[in-house]
Amino acid sequence: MAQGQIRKALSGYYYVYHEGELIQCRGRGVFRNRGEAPLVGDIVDYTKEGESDGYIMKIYPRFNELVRPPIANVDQALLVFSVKEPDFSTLLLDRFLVVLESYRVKPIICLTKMDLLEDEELAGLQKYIEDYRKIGYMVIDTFKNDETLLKSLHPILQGKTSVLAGQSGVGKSTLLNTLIPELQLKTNDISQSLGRGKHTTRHVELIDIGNGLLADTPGFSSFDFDTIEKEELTYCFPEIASISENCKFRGCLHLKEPKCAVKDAVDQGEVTQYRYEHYLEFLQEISDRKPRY
Ligand SMILES: Nc1nc2c(ncn2[C@@H]2O[C@H](COP(=O)(O)OP(=O)(O)OP(=O)(O)O)[C@@H](O)[C@H]2O)c(=O)[nH]1
Ligand SMILES: [Zn+2]
Repeated sequence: MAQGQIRKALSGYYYVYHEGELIQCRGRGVFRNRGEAPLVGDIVDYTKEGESDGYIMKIYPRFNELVRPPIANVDQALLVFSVKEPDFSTLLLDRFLVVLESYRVKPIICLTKMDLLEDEELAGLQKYIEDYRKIGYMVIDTFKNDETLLKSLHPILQGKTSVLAGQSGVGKSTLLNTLIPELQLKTNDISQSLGRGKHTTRHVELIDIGNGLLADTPGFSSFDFDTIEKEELTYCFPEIASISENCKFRGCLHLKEPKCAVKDAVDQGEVTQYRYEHYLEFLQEISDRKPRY
């Protein structure tokens, strides 16, 4: 028995990486009976049968588990966000950040299309960049044909399992192509001229990009708060989470409760008004959600 990591799933086989080789494995029937399915990213025990075949015997507990793309044990997401076309929006950015936080995936904000900004627009954006950096988020920016991008991303991807996230048209495929040139994903310009959809169904794979692993399929492009509970939302806003320790009431939702440290922090400008408003908006959305049975 040896331990390895599933790097690819294809046609009922799992490709387990161990010391430089990929072993083509099948899951044991017992997983199916338990309703467990191995996922790309899983750390597993396997036994070898023959030269390069084997069986997965055990799946180790997961740190997290994404649905789209279906990958386990993801450290971080490059949250691709364009500053124009589609336009920058803190509401949408916060929405993505909250979903990533709820999955315990560390967001790295990657602003694209900086080349499309006029000088005065850039000055306006700079304030937001500072706000998010102050919260503790890493913010990097890039533009068309940015030749320094790989170099700046290198230390960020080092030793981590990463995915790309972001809404349609922000430049995810463009970025993936830069990071994994062999992929040759069709970007929007090409697919539109061909007049057909570009994301053909493909199996997700973790690609070894030299210093880390990167999912070859972007995720989180359609999202909601389906799995987030009201009490959890505080912890999806890091600056609100740390301040909330000083709220008088445990489980304070920072609405109308007395002696709420978060509301005080908003009044004093330590938490930005817009982040707090987004928090309230998301809280309302969760409250309005129909109960699931
Ligand atoms: N000016 C400029 N255009 C960019 C930049 N990055 C990407 N684009 C363009 O933006 C368009 C959308 O890029 P894609 O990479 O296809 O975006 P995507 O996020 O993969 O889109 P979906 O596949 O729909 O989710 C393409 O026309 C790209 O050439 C950039 O930094 N600057
Ligand atoms: Zn509070």
